[in-house]
Amino acid sequence: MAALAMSATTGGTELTQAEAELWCHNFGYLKSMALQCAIKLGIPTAIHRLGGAASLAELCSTLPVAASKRPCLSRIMTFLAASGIFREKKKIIPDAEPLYHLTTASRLLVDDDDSDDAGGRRTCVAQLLTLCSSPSYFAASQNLAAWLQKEDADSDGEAAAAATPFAMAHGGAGFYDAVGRDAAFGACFDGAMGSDTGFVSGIVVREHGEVFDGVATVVDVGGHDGTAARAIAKAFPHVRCTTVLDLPRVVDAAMATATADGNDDGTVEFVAGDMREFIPPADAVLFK
Ligand SMILES: C[S@@+](CC[C@H](N)C(=O)[O-])C[C@H]1O[C@@H](n2cnc3c(N)ncnc32)[C@H](O)[C@@H]1O
Repeated sequence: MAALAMSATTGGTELTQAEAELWCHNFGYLKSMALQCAIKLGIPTAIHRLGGAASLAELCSTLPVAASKRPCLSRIMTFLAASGIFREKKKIIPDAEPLYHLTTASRLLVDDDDSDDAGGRRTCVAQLLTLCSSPSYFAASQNLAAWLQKEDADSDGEAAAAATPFAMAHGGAGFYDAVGRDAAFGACFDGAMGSDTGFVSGIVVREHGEVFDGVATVVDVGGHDGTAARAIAKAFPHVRCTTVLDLPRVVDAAMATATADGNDDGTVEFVAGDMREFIPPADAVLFK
């Protein structure tokens, strides 16, 4: 009855506007997919190499887009410009092609040797976005409704498989089990963490150093390969002991990589363990 009452009193303009809103929400994932497409094609890097702004013709000449699909690229670029990823600037000359400029957001997707910030720090976070728009993530989100309907305490032996939406989509494997078991997914995850942490650590030590005032020891819980801990140790020599706690698989790999890269200078100590059981004592605990 309530729905009927609304239809009777709500005007057609409001109803069609409401339906349009639903369409926008329903197709919201296409924003994410267009962004993924831009990263996969290397569009931000191409624009950067073309001087920070490029026309469609210039992009077509450098991007790996099939000749028959080139007209479609303009739709993706228009969509990405409307989403704020690129800035579309019309030329004053009539009928001239617009130029697509990098924005602050798309500058963070440029993957080039000279795209680091003034201090030489990596600013490309494309790998993080690649992980978060990967089929593994999307498959998990398809299970939200089914997961909410499933009791945790099911006695049919399926409780573990339904522990999280991710596990439901991945044969019962927890997120970090999948990271450890699936080499491609693990590499994608490691790259994502490395890119985001390299980027964020630079900003934290540069602009928020006051949080380390009076702090002599830090433990980075779930500190992965020690990128954040090393950045803290390097920026704040008064932080004597920087400890990274992570799962054994991660710690083994991080220590092996540190040794191979010559980064094993003793500034960071790795501890293998489960944060739910033990966290090494320190003045400050970092969770990122
Ligand atoms: C989202 S990642 C963040 C990594 C790192 N802090 C960063 O920002 O790049 C979470 C980290 O926590 C670790 N982790 C997950 N469960 C853990 C547990 N029970 N005990 C310790 N570390 C854990 C993972 O291996 C992973 O390195």
